[in-house]
Amino acid sequence: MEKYSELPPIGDTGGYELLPVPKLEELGYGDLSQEYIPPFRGGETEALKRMRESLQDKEWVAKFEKPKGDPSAFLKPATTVLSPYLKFGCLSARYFYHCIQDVYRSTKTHTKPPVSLAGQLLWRDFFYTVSFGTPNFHQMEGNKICKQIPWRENGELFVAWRDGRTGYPWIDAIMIQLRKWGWMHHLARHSVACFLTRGDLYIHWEQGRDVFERLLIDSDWAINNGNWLWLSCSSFFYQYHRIYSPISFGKKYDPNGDYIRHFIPVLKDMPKEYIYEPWTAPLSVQEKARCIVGKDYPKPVVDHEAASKECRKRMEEAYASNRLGGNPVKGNSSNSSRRKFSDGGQDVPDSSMSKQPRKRS
Ligand SMILES: Cc1cc2nc3c(=O)[nH]c(=O)nc-3n(C[C@H](O)[C@H](O)[C@H](O)COP(=O)(O)OP(=O)(O)OC[C@H]3O[C@@H](n4cnc5c(N)ncnc54)[C@H](O)[C@@H]3O)c2cc1C
Repeated sequence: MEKYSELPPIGDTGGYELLPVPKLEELGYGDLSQEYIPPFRGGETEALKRMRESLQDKEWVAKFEKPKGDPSAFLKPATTVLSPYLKFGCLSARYFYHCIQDVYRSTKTHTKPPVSLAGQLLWRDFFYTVSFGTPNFHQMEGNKICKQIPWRENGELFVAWRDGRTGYPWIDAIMIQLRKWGWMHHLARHSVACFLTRGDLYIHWEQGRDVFERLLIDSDWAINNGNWLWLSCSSFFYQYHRIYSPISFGKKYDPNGDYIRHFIPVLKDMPKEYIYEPWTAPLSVQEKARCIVGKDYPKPVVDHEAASKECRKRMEEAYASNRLGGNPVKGNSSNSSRRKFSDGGQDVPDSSMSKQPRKRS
């Protein structure tokens, strides 16, 4: 608009009744001093402060490689944690991008997209662009870039995943961090998204997407849907044989299980040998740790080895059906115009995945 419309005079409510500002208790909050406060303060001032703090360490910026970050680091996360500020417009993506370029100019070398820090903002714009040009981007049905996969319905398993009660401490700690903070590291998001979909439970990515949309403080329509399409091997990324282990993946970064102990206090005294697989601890060890599996903490909802094997088989069948132009669900999935992506620097290197022979997608 070239001309702004006029605002009504102060106090003119246009005939509407003015209601008082609701009290926090009326919004469902209890005693605030007892509430778990997520580590985010809102606003532009805070966003700029956090951005400057991140960019101050020029060496860190120059060497930033997303797939090498530690997803279990929570006291000092391995990435900028600026996503909530970008999402709410407290920080301009364009300004952030140019500030990164300023740092690059002052360092001799720096990493390059897609793994670099500037590359992360390109991912953001990539998902914005592709979602804008793709009808039904947010769903499987009628979405031409989405593999049609006959995901299964299982309310019980879904709720266990959603509520952080799968019996796999690495997965549960991430889902609890999501509930408490509204933020988790990118590779932590990979772990739980893979577990829910093509890794273990074979449940529809749209269900996981909805949980993230509701609970993420940085919840963003294009980025969230795009990443769920990616992680479920429904689009962009097709190496469904590469499955994150809910046991060894987290252990690689945090052998002592400090991240798990923080977010699942009932496991805080479990010896490190068993922290990722508490069901394997002898009863005497469970008793000493005051955590009996099946009573204080759930037993695993599935056996990872068997479940992931079954998932690979189902994915193979679904891909074969898509290749033949058939559709195991509904409608016609014509994927002929889709470009094939490599892992695009979003994933961790092969060594941390369960090994399976590669299949053509
Ligand atoms: C299943 C799944 C769902 C996700 N849902 C969201 C979401 O709703 N909102 C959201 O902002 N991010 C989402 N992400 C992407 C990514 O995990 C977060 O952007 C990142 O963890 C935010 O932390 P950061 O700000 O410290 O990231 P940094 O690594 O510091 O990156 C800086 C910024 O780049 C952008 N960015 C980074 N990674 C990605 C990516 N993979 N795709 C697109 N943009 C990226 C974000 O705006 C981020 O704030 C999702 C990832 C997965 C696997």
